[in-house]
Amino acid sequence: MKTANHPILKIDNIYKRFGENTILKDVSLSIRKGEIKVLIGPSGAGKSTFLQSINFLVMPDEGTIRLEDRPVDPSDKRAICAYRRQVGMIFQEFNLFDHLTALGNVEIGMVRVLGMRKKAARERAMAELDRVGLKDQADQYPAQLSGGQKQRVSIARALAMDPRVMLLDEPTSALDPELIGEVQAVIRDLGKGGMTMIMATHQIGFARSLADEIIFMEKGAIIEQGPPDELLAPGACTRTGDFCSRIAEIGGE
Ligand SMILES: Nc1ncnc2c1ncn2[C@@H]1O[C@H](COP(=O)(O)OP(=O)(O)OP(=O)(O)O)[C@@H](O)[C@H]1O
Repeated sequence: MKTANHPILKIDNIYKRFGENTILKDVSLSIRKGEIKVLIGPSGAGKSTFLQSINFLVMPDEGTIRLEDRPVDPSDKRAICAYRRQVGMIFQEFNLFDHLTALGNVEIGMVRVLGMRKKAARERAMAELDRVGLKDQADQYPAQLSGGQKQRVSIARALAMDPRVMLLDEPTSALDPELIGEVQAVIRDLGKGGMTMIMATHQIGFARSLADEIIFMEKGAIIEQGPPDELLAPGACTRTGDFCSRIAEIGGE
């Protein structure tokens, strides 16, 4: 029988090469329901490539990914589609349809992918827009929304598919500084509501306050992982602590 401690998603020994370059080297991670794991590390460490591999947007060369103990076959397109419905992804650049309103962007996946009736999809889409504080902007097109609002629409769109896990790839890095807080607040609320999340970010303060576990990546490998209070404890002498204090010195969080 499965216990609450059983990983919902288990990623083992992922390798990814682009030409001569090995970008991911034997990367493994497992996450339990309701856990939040945050990937940090220098630019080019492979955080985005890892998240994209978890969603098969980049096909791993080696390794296995299991959702609830079931291995996902990367060559089975239907299996990948079914898997992606359960493992939602939020991108840095929002990826909204410009010709659809906020409401249209949120409901389209439910109608086209889940086969929901339009009325039910619309009700659910409104509920998700409300959850991210955008009920009043439902009829606005992306061009009429701020970056923070666009990212919140993309979060509502992902939530509408009822994912079991959410992958967030630097969700605030395309935003002006004054808009970062509103998106962070939505992500915090998701965490409080029990959403299982793996997020890459350069916002160290946010990572520290949100993560159950920080995963520090460098040169395509996981170098350290653990609870933020352990990895970043004063005097802990970790590579993660060293990286975070250098970011603080140059004026980051
Ligand atoms: N499609 C690709 N073809 C070739 N090289 C790639 C490709 N995608 C990523 N890379 C390389 O893989 C390495 C890791 O990139 P990745 O974007 O995963 O790093 P990252 O840790 O997310 O960096 P950042 O924090 O700057 O977003 C980089 O050297 C990048 O140039």
